[in-house]
Amino acid sequence: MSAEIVIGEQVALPEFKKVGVPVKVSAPGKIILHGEHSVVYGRLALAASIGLRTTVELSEIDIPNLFVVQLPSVKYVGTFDMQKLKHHLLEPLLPLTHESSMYCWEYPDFIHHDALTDRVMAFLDMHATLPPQHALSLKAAIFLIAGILGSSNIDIPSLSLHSETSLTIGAGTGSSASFLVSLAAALIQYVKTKKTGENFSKPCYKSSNWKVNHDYFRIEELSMISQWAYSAERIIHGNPSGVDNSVCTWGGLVEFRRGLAPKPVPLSSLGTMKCMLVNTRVPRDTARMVAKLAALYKSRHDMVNNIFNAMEDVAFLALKQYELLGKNEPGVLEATKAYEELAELCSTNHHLLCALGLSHPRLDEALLLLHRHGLVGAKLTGAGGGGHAFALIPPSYDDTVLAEICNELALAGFGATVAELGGVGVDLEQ
Ligand SMILES: Nc1ncnc2c1ncn2[C@@H]1O[C@H](COP(=O)(O)OP(=O)(O)OP(=O)(O)O)[C@@H](O)[C@H]1O
Ligand SMILES: C[C@@](O)(CCO)CC(=O)[O-]
Repeated sequence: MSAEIVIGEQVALPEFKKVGVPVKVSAPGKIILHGEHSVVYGRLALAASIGLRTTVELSEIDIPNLFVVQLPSVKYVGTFDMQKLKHHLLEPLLPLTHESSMYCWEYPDFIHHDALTDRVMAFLDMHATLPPQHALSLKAAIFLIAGILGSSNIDIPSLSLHSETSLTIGAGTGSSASFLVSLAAALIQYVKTKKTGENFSKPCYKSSNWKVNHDYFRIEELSMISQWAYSAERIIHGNPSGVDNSVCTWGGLVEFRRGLAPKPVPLSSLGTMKCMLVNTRVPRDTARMVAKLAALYKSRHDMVNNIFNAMEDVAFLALKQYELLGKNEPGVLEATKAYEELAELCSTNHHLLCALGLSHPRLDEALLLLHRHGLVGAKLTGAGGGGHAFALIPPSYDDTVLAEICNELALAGFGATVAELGGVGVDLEQ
């Protein structure tokens, strides 16, 4: 039924040609400035998009009855039988928590998440046994395909899905959210470009006939994209707070509290904010780190809760400094003071995360190296246990010293990138 072809084996894809104009979408990765983990428990988080992106291209292809999936970032290439995909996932009524007449694809929350995930897994189980990372990526991707295309009334021809990223996978910079946001956006854009009448929905669902614009995503669409990506993130992360999919969708600097709409924070009026991103190259798994902390939260509830409260204070104090940098067109002295304050808050935040057992010797080593060069405000970012650390780079910081730090980090076996903060969120590519 399907051929799973892992790159490196001598098995080629059937030769296919793209038909028509592909849909191409990209979304940024993110760093959590403050509030990782505590945000899962309802505390404030601040996060920003970074200038490293994931692209998804969805094209119609000329070979009948085929769905080609190419995810080179996770070394997966495979094909599926489109008729079977339709029969098992796109044509049946979606499992819903509400009457079908109340559902349309604007309400991904109305989908019975576990039931659709089970259906997707049963479909994938019919195929070759997949290694865990491929299974995770495909489960989440096919969940979105089943949900979004399965809600719509368009005819689906043979398709190719291709995605690549400049982010490191599984390292705290939001690779999964960036992938799923771009995919949800590409699927939504595809349905928009294919719709024939006024209504997008299958006849059994509530009609969905909002105004279509093909050139950009409207605010309502961005909300939908973020919600769909959140549903798929649940497959990868278990209990995500929603901060990653929000930042990857909206871009910029975002103030986030679980269950509430993300609030944009104006970025510094002093020019692009930059950070030094350090990759420890120590792999870790966000779902496992979140589960580890959940166990500690249960066994040492008051202690962990107090640390979360301290993290919320840190995030709140940092927000004041970002607001000052963003709104007041501060003078040089005021801005220098704000950066010093932010550096101190990053360092405090890192030590609070250390107290929860979320650091790693390599993260601490990277922080020491940055400290020696005057980048004193650094912290781990994301789930911890490895992955990335970052340090904000003050505007006055010397570029030649930055280059020296990058060299020194590389010599010590770290990855080093100077990343811009706060670029655009999910967007159509020309
Ligand atoms: N670009 C991608 N293409 C396909 N699958 C991806 C991609 N990025 C991430 N994934 C899937 O997500 C999993 C990584 O999830 P994980 O949450 O640990 O990493 P992350 O998103 O980089 O980290 P964080 O959520 O802490 O920022 C991978 O094992 C893979 O299955
Ligand atoms: C660790 C965590 O706070 C950040 C993952 O990028 C988990 C989440 O917010 O879902």
